[in-house]
Amino acid sequence: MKVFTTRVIPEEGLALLQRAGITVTQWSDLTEIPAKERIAKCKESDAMLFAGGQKIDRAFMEQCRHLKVISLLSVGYDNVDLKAATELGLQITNTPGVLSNATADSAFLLMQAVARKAFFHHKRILKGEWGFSTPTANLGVDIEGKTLGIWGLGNIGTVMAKRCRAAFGMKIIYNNRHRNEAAEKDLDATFVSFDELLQQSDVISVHTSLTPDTKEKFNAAAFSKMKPSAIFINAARGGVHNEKDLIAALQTGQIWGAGLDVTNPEPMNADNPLLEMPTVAVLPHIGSATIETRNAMSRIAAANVIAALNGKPVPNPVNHLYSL
Ligand SMILES: NC(=O)C1=CN([C@@H]2O[C@H](COP(=O)(O)OP(=O)(O)OC[C@H]3O[C@@H](n4cnc5c(N)ncnc54)[C@H](O)[C@@H]3O)[C@@H](O)[C@H]2O)C=CC1
Ligand SMILES: O=C(O)C(=O)CO
Repeated sequence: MKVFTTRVIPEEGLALLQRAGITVTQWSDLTEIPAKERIAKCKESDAMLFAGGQKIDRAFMEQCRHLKVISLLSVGYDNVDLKAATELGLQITNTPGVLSNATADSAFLLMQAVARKAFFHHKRILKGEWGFSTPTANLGVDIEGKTLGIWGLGNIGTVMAKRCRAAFGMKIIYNNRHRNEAAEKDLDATFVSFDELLQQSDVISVHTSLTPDTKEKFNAAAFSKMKPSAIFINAARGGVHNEKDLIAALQTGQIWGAGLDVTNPEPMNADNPLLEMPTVAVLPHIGSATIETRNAMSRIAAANVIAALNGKPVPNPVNHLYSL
């Protein structure tokens, strides 16, 4: 049995695969595997393990129908045409749950970095511009007691809400596809409409998946309904906000600041105006990038491969989610 991984995966997942008697071939180059090569590798393999957001479209899957599973080393599956996969009988799996803490922590970090203009001050120091501090210089804003609006109160959104409530006593409001009664009880969270979320939040943190419904939902119309003091955080997918509209909203003072772990496109160009704004903090999509979390993700991705290659039900199928 052979599996091909599109990136070098963490040791723990690799060891699980090897102990299960599976031959593992990895793409060790730091550039993305070219499409032609990817098809060639697929043809030699029984399963593939995908890391990174490379598109997995119908044309590719039509040539790889023999695969027992395409195991994603991610919770997000917006890069996969799930409808085509299901029609072609290809099983797709992901790695939910284990990355919720790390990813919420990156949103939490960004919220504070924006509130205190931390990345901006760091850049000033690097340029030798420490400057002369006065009582009215270098001011950020407090987070304590403010209202956090979570868009997408699933696994990661719930951890972000917990962190913010415990650390800063924030009031939690949320909008989600379905009401989350456990969170309403545990976090005293209030379900609101999308427009109410925009109007009432001091900080909005996006944790939805990227779907046709959520694509560019944060656009000029949405930003215009937010408070001029609001902070926008996106640690989900860059496609959920419209970048030009976000830049305009910040430049015209429609909102106060933004923290992004995800951008559209990725990587962000180094000359992007967002990178020069004092109340903006950008990270290069490192939400789940801790040693412990990436090892845990690799164990789950490996377990999905091992189950599929042994003809057992996979622990984390996502095919059934394509209609959502
Ligand atoms: N920055 C990073 O490194 C990472 C980003 N992510 C992103 O975060 C997303 C969320 O991950 P999880 O919390 O594990 O997923 P989840 O499935 O537990 O939560 C997603 C939530 O979004 C809600 N949602 C979906 N469409 C909606 C809509 N139109 N309106 C309102 N709510 C909607 C769902 O009901 C669900 O509660 C992933 O899909 C992925 O794209 C995930 C991990 C790491
Ligand atoms: O899991 C995901 O969806 C990511 O974006 C990276 O961990």
